[in-house]
Amino acid sequence: MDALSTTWAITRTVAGAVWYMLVWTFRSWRLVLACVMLGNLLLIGERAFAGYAVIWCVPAFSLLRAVWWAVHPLTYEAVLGGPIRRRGWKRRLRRNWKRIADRCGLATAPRVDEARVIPRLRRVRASGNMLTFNVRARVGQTADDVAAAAEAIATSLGAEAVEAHRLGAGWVELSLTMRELLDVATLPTIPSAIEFRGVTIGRCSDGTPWRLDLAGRHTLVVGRSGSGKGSVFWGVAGNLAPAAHAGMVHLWGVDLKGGVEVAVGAPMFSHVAMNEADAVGLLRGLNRVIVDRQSVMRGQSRSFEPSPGDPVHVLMIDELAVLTAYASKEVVNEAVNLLKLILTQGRAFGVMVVAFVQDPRKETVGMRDLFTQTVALRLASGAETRMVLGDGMAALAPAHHISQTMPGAGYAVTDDGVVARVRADYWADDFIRLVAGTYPAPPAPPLPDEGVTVEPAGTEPPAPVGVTLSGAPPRPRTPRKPRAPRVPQPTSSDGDPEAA
Ligand SMILES: Nc1ncnc2c1ncn2[C@@H]1O[C@H](COP(=O)(O)OP(=O)(O)OP(=O)(O)O)[C@@H](O)[C@H]1O
Repeated sequence: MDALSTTWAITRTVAGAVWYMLVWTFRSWRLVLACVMLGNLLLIGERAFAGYAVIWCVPAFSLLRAVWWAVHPLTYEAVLGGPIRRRGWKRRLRRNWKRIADRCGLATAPRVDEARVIPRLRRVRASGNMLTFNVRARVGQTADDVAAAAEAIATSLGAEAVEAHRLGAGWVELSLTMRELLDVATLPTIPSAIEFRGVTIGRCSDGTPWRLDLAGRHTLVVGRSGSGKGSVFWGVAGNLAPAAHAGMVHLWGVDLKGGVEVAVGAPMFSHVAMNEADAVGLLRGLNRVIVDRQSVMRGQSRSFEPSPGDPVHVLMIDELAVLTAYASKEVVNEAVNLLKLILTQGRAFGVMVVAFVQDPRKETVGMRDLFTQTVALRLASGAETRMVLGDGMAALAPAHHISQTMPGAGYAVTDDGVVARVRADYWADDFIRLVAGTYPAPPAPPLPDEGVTVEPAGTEPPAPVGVTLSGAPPRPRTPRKPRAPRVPQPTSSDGDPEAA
C-alpha cells in the first residue's frame, strides 16, 4: 500500500511538472517564435551551437522551472514562482484596465459623441497573494461608484475576493486576493501573552495575523449555524485566558443554549450564566461594576487603566437572541435595558461586550447599532449582509458569498468602515479544555443578586444588596426587623401644617 501511494505521488508530481513545462512554454509562444527565427538565422550563419541554444532556451528554462517546482516547491515559490506570478498579475491589470473599467461600468462619456473617460489607475503593486491598486473616480463618479464595481473588477481578473478602502477625495484602494490562503484551516497555539487590548485569533486574507481589537470596543459576531462562531468565541476567550489568570481581565459568560458552548472552557470565566435568571443577575452585576467605576473615576480620570484586582471586564454572550428576543418577556425587557446601558456606558469603564448571534433581524438584535465592530461570518443572503453591516457594505464585505466549506471565515468591519477578510483558527474541545486547565480564572467576588435598580450615568450607585454567585444557589435573605410603632405627633388645633 505504501509503495503504491509513493508511486502514485511520484507519478502525479512528474505529470504535474511535464504539464507546467508545456503550459509555461506555450504561454511564452511569442518569445519561442522569436527564438526559433533567431536560432535559424544563426544556423544559416553556421553557428550551430548558438543556434540550437537559442531555439531551445525557452523550453529549457520551462523545464528547469518545472523540475525545481517538483523537487522543492517552497524555495521555487519564494524565489521564482511567486515573483513571476505577481509580475503577471500586474501586467494583466495594466494591459486590460481600460477594457475592464469599461465593462464594469466605470468608463463615462461626457457626451454621446465624445470618447469614454476611464478612471485613473495608480500604484499597482503585488505582494504575497494580493494585488493592490488605487483607482481615481472620474468627474461625475463617487468613490462609492468605484467601490461598488470592486466585485466585478475582481471577477474580471480572476481574483478570489476583493476589499475596497476609501482613501479620500475620490481615491479608492482595491486589494484583490489572487490566491486563496484562507481555504486551509489553522489551529491555534497555547496562548501565553497577557493581552487585554486585543487578541490575535486567526489570519487575514493576505496571510497576516488577524488581530481583533477589544479595547474600547463592543463586538457583534453574526453568522448562520455552522459558520464557525465557536472559533471566534474561543479565540477571544482563550487568548484572554492568561490575562484572566493574572487578574487583569474578568471573563463573564452567558450561554442560554444550555451552556453547551461555555461549559467546555468554563474555568476560564469568572462568572457564567446558563439560565435566564442567572443571565439577568450577571448583567446586573456587570452594570454594578460600571456604576461603581463611574463614582470612583468621576472627577479623577476619563480613561480606565486595568491593574491586577481592577481588571477589564469582558462579557461574552453566546446566542444573544435567546436573551434579547426568545426568553420570557420580563427577562427580555430587563436584559435588553441592562445590555443597552452596558453597551452605551461600559467602554469608558473597561467593560466590553462580545456577543454572538445567528439571526441578525431587528426583532432579535435591536441594539445592533450599539456595537462598534462587527464580524460577519457566513450569512444567508445579501439582504442579511446589508442588515448586519449596513447599506452599501454588501459589495465590500459580501458575507453571503462565503463558502460553507470555510467555517470561521468572514469579514471584520470596524465602525469607521475598515473591512478585513479573515478566518479564525479552529479551537477543538480538547484544546479549549487544555487552555482552561492551564489558565483557570482566580476566584471572583460574588455578584449582586437582586434589587439593583438601573441608574443612568452620573447618578449615585444603588444601595448594596445581598450577593450570590451566578449559577450557585441564592443565599437566604435575613428577615426584616418588625418596625417600631409610630409615636403619635401632636398637631395644632387649627390644622396649620407649619404648626405641627
Ligand atoms: N475556524 C475553523 N476552521 C475550520 N473548521 C471550523 C472552524 N470553525 C468551525 N469549524 C467547523 O465547523 C463546525 C461548526 O462550527 P461552530 O459550531 O463553531 O459553528 P457555529 O456558528 O457556532 O454554529 P451554531 O450556531 O450552530 O453553534 C465545527 O464543528 C467545526 O468542525
